[in-house]
Amino acid sequence: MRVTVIGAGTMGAGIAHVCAAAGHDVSIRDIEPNVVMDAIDTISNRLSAGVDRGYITAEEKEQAVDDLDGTTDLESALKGADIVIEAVPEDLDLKRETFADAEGQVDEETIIATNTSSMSVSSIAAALKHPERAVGLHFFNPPHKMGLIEVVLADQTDEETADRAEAFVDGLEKEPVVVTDTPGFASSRLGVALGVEAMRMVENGVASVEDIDAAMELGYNHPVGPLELTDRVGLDVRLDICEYLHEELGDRFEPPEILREKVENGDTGKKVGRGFYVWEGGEPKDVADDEDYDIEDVI
Ligand SMILES: NC(=O)c1ccc[n+]([C@@H]2O[C@H](COP(=O)([O-])OP(=O)(O)OC[C@H]3O[C@@H](n4cnc5c(N)ncnc54)[C@H](O)[C@@H]3O)[C@@H](O)[C@H]2O)c1
Repeated sequence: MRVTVIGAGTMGAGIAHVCAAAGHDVSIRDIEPNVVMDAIDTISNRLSAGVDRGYITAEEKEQAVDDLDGTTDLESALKGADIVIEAVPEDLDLKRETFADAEGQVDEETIIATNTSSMSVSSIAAALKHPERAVGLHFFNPPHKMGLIEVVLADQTDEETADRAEAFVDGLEKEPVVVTDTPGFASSRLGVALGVEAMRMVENGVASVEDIDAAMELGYNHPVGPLELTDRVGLDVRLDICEYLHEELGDRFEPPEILREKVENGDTGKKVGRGFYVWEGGEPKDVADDEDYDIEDVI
């Protein structure tokens, strides 16, 4: 299949990598030439790492690199596309514009997919003349390591598009989870619910940050606890999603005070070295010292 990925940033490069590794003919497009070049380098390096680890053969890697092209030219990127996946920034107008521009250059059967992590796929799809071909394909970061892709059905998505999208995900050797187009889909809604409750527990002095995480890691086999995960995702990113879900789904998603305070203080997690934990060398070293939420003071 020929796959066109629009946007070559964090997710676009990752999506293009996964599609190339699965044997698809991939074109990746960005408005920034240096971003396109970086994405091609990143994909090529990751494919080489895949050869070293025995995930693909050297011949498959060579074939994938040969079948991959990067460009800033939308028309050539979309030529012959069977599926288009947009991964431009999380801005509704930009996504709608990207969908409409893509539709103008592709065949009627081409699927047009969005990688939005929170927005209404139906609203993005409404920019199309044939919105029944639209679907959400929510990849997780980093796409080559994460096994899940949410297939988000817009109100307009027809059965054929849904079936083809699921088959495409199967072909990438990922697990498709089919969800209706509701705020937060399945993954963000559940993940944020857990994170928000963990933060409220810190505020109420139920247990320490480390113990709350340990409860989920050891008691429920989660690979990381909800507070460490919040640090890894970014507290600012979590706050944005929380505010959106609060607006759409009600008070249970109201952002906890501790989250707002930390974001106001610039303690946005791993990327800045401090959130619920203090980070060193990409790993959590200590719990951040928060006087207001010290368990010793509460007990
Ligand atoms: N980062 C994550 O962990 C993550 C996970 C799942 C989904 N998403 C979603 O994926 C999408 C992209 O996120 P990202 O983190 O890759 O962002 P990013 O900022 O890393 O990349 C976006 C890219 O889009 C390019 N771009 C902007 N306008 C464009 C246009 N008109 N045509 C082509 N390219 C254009 C930018 O130059 C940039 O390189 C967002 O919708 C985001 O919500 C992100």
